[in-house]
Amino acid sequence: MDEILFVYSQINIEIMDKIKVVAAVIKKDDKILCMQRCRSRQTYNSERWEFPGGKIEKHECDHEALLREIKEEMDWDIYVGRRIGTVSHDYPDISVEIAAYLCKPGDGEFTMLEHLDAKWLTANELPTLNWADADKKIVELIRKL
Ligand SMILES: Nc1nc2c([nH]c(=O)n2[C@H]2C[C@H](O)[C@@H](COP(=O)(O)OP(=O)(O)OP(=O)(O)O)O2)c(=O)[nH]1
Repeated sequence: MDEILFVYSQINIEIMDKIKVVAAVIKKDDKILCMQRCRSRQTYNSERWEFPGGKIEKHECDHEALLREIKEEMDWDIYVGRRIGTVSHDYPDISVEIAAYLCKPGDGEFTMLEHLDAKWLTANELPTLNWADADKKIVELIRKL
């Protein structure tokens, strides 16, 4: 029975649509902006740390999606630079593919409209936070830059 359930869960993961997400690694001097997600029903990501961003909408390119998400979540304008890399992760109910971009802050300050907390940390300090599982892979990419 356990074997049948295991095979079924593997098939389930393979047929799950990959949700395409963009994330902004916003760097000011040597510090990177880290944001804490709110408490949520997705317990595995509840109050975990992430890079701001979100799902890419139909007919949007990564760049447009990033600018829109940061405006919506933080009422902030950023400059989007080069892509650091793309990571994939299978959560229990969804599968995500996250493209992470190196970004610079625009003028002014951000407002925390959808997050619990924010911290500016150096690349070496990043592993001290409780990151969303997918983001642990992004943190590794950043530490290799
Ligand atoms: N924005 C963002 N989402 C992430 C990261 N890491 C990670 O696993 N995710 C997951 C959480 C969500 O299941 C999914 C999409 O993120 P989201 O909930 O921020 O996207 P969104 O603002 O478009 O979502 P919605 O609430 O409008 O539906 O990606 C990350 O670093 N940034």
